[in-house]
Amino acid sequence: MNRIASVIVDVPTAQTDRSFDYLIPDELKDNLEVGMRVIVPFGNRQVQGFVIAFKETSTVSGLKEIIEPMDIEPVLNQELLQLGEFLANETLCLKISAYQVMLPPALKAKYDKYITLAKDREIGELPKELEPLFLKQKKVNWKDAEKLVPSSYLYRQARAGLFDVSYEIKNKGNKKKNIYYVPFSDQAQFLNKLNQLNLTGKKQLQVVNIYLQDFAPHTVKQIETKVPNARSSLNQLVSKGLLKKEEYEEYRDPYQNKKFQETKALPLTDEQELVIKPILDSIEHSTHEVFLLHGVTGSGKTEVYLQSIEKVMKNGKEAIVLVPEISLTPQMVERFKGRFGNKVAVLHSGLSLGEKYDEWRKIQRKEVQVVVGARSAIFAPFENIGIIIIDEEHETSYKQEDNPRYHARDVAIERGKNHHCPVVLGSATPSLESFARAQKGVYHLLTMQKRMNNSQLPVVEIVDMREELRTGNRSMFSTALLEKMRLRLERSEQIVLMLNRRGYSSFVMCRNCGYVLKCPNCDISLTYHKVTDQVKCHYCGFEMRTPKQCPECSSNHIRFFGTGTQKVEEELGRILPEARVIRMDVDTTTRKGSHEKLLTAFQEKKADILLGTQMIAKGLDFPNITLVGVLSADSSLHIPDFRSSERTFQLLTQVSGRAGRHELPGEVIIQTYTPEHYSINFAKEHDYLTFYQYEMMIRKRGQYPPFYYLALINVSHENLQYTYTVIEKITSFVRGQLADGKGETLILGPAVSPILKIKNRYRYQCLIKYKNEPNLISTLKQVLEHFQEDQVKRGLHISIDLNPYSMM
Ligand SMILES: Nc1ncnc2c1ncn2[C@@H]1O[C@H](COP(=O)(O)OP(=O)(O)OP(=O)(O)O)[C@@H](O)[C@H]1O
Ligand SMILES: [Zn+2]
Ligand SMILES: [Zn+2]
Repeated sequence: MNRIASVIVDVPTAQTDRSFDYLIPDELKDNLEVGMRVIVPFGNRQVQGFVIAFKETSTVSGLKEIIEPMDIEPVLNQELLQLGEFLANETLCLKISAYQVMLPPALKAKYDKYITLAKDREIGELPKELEPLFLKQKKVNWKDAEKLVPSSYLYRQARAGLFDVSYEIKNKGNKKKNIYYVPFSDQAQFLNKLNQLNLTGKKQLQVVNIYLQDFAPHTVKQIETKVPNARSSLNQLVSKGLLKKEEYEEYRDPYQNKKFQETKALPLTDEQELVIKPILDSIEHSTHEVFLLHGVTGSGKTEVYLQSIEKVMKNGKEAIVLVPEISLTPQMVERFKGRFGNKVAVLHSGLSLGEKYDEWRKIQRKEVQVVVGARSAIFAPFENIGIIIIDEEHETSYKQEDNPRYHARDVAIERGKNHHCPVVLGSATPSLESFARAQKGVYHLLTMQKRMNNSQLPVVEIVDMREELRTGNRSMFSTALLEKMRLRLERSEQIVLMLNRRGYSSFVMCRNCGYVLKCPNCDISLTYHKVTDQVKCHYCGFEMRTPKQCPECSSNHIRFFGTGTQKVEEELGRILPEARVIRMDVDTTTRKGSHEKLLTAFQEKKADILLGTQMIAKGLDFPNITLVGVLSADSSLHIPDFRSSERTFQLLTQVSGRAGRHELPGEVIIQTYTPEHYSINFAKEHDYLTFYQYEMMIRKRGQYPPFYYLALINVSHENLQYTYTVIEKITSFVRGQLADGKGETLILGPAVSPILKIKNRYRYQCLIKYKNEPNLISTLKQVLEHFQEDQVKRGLHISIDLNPYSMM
């Protein structure tokens, strides 16, 4: 008989990063399973914990008892519990954070448990004490029921199926609500009413125009991006009965009421046949293998994924598909839902806590066989995985920048091993790390070089913007781009314009003294926001009205610099007034479903130009796009990061890939101030292989990945002197422990972080480059343990990032 449970408690410190033993009270004996969460006494507190094992005896005496379980069934299965150990080891995180990251956030929030009588069960089956409660209401709060019957009875009956248990997030107040101005009735009636009203106010007409273009609820804020100070006009339209004011929750499932067009497997092309064969073999024989599917944009990778999954489902197994958050576009979701219908769960950051939890439950209950989601979907609690697919595998968003600092690719491969199934990494521009592994034969390389329907990769032209300036063109559009845009407008074809905003912000500078507005808490310039006329810090959230005078020299020549999408939109309005523009950036896509609306409108040719940031570079598959313009190719080249060339190449290749995917041929114009840069030139030639070779040479010379592994130690504290003392100690300790100078390990530091101060904390770092360093993990653990007390008592912060993707 199991008497004792080993529990990982939610007390996140290095000393408590092990399991503690607890006695299982008699009434819980049948209700407890490994993988459930429990409440246990810890010191003089009560804390949450995860049961990771049962045992009969313990070496510790005077054990305390578990207070109560939190779950009716395990939230983590055996494999995930093991995966937690893997994460803790590989990313140097605490076990408790490894377990927490695998669960839907709703389970971490405060919630109430409710019980309802299961279908087909009757009130008569309940003990007399509970009857009155259930007669009064269908859904009974667990706490109320517990006052009347022992909780062990509730757990037992819930597990036996008498009750269904549901969770409701407690502080509903967290759910954002917003006032929306909703158009009256349907479109026809709206028009009718509009005709009757005979509006004259100019602003009101402008507002109405927005509704005519996008017949949907809007917030004041959204309206005011187009019509400034529109609130009173909106309210007048309400009083005239054309609009209604309604309060909505920010979150609503955009796919809820959507019907998805059913699709059938397409006959594969020769190339697709060739690449899918080894994947299907691996599925059939349940062998673990990692495939790198390198297929040019528009070569039909997604169809290969879909048909692989089909096979997996036929075998009664499950599939995980990861896509980058920003390409979790409706188009992508539609392709999976269209093929597999309600067998698909979708997980992305736009869902509310409750919605995410619902999707997660579908997975747990085996109601779905496929999950499509962003990074954290890799932890989907499937138990019989037949394939794991990572689309756009080069995307750095697969690396979590917070604790635990895991990379979804590593987790995918680990789970692939556990489930004896293939892992498919797909990309038109694989990461250097993955391609190097494929070259070595660690991954199985599969290549698709042709686009569908024999359509050609677009012709790319590089325009030197310095030359434009010399010839007197000061506009943000080169002559060539403008000419080609005009042509598209004449032919009613569509244009995608991308503003590369990575590592770039529209800062505010004094033209008199050169002073740049900086955040008082962080060592970073403030970003200008036109709509609100404010400047904001993207690191700490500081914001203020844009000053009218320079804080330094009091001159009023204070101006903002840089080209935001809004500014481009304005300029488009001036030079191509007839063009209809859809702008997509963080400002226009914050509202739930707005992404979808904008893209659908573009797809339905309600606009000629789609203007946006990186978020438009991926996944779009629209036949009518024949021109792609990149307004500033180089802004991502100047970030202090050894991956900046790789990222620029990837971005340019991806966005070029949006043009000419179907019958109409495509063209691309790349505007740049550094036309000689190799990443721009190889992107022009669509030449991944040569780019790869060239970049590998540079990485080798600079001793960077994939030739070396990296570990980045970052230390921060409010006191500069103390921060420096700590990083100095750490650096010299690490030097002493690791094979610095003798082997191939290099230790760089102490050095100031690229951003010296964030949120009033100074930051220093030490970078370790190594090839083979058996002592690394134990050394780093010692560092964390040594400074454990300083972290708790003095507010010191040490973060260790193995294989960092952000060098900040
Ligand atoms: N076997 C096929 N027969 C006909 N059409 C196909 C076939 N496979 C894919 N397609 C179509 O070709 C187009 C491009 O395919 P898909 O979007 O899957 O390419 P991709 O490689 O994923 O592109 P990207 O990496 O640029 O997103 C799509 O419209 C898709 O429906
Ligand atoms: Zn000044
Ligand atoms: Zn700040």
